[in-house]
Amino acid sequence: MADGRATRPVTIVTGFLGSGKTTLLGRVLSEPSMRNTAVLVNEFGEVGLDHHLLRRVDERAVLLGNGCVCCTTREDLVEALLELLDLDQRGEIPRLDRVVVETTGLADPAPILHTIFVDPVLQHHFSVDLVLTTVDAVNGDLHLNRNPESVKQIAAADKIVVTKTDAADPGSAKNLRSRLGAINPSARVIEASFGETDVDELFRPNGAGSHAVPEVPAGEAHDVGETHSVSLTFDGSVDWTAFGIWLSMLLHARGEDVLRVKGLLDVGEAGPVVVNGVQHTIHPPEHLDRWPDEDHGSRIVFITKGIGPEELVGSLDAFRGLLGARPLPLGAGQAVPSS
Ligand SMILES: Nc1nc2c(ncn2[C@@H]2O[C@H](COP(=O)(O)OP(=O)(O)OP(=O)(O)O)[C@@H](O)[C@H]2O)c(=O)[nH]1
Repeated sequence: MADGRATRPVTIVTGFLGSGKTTLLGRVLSEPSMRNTAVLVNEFGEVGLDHHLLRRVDERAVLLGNGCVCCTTREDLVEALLELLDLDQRGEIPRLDRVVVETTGLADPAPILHTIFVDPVLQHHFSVDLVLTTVDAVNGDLHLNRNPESVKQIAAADKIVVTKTDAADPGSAKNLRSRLGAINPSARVIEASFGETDVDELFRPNGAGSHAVPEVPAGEAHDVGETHSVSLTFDGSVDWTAFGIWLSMLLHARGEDVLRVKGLLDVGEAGPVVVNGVQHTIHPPEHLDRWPDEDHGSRIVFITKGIGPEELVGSLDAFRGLLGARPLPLGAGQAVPSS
């Protein structure tokens, strides 16, 4: 709120090479409601986006100190966002409603999130409200089999857009959807052929209001190759500080292997704390005034590479004295206890 305005929402659009990012954006940005959206792209798209504020971003990255790849700061992105901010604040462009960052097909979205969260100026003016990932219904399976970036992009998603459904046979599109659900059970999956989709629905953060409330359905632990996803709850309220320490320790030791952590935590207050992170980068935790639905129990999903569900639950269990509650994996059909 540094300039008296709420932070400007940033939507990151990622997806493997040729999975339909530009086609989707070209279609949805032609909607009048998206008029004041600026688009930052790594390369010029061929679709005419000229009535939008299109900026080219060159890939220039700076690796911080002893940071890993997911903690790379994208200096190009910092510069582009600062420039947009300046134009917006000086009234030289129409009031900026939203920024869309389209990544290259091979990009890992984690450094992009990291860049916006850690930059001392950007963090006051921009907030990432949504990561959208496109997956090609025809080639998605192949991309997931062969490319680790593709799995990271699915893990980072709040919403997954399955594209090219017009060209895929219905059976394989259905299999792909269940594979996506196994990798990231917290993401909402929608379909779009040539970008035809409900724009409001596409850009609406999951859940109620302006909060990106995670959807964490009860489900079994899923293992997809090296990638594991586990949804869990606790048998009571957790101590927020203790959970924060546990999470920091996990991310410090294994941050690169924690592709995603997302959920609502019952910390004994009227509403839950929203936890949302991609690799080492955790969104500033948000304390909600109330629960978004009837279910007032913690629910959190971890998507990891090479950290088995037992290891994760065991580590939380070892911390249960400080946490004040025991972790319970959410098996299929297992009810989430109310607080
Ligand atoms: N049949 C079909 N083709 C599509 C659809 N969406 C995109 N395409 C085609 O797929 C190709 C790649 O689409 P793009 O939108 O350029 O994909 P992209 O993800 O932006 O590609 P890169 O920026 O190169 O990673 C183009 O030839 C599109 O016309 C769709 O829903 N159905």
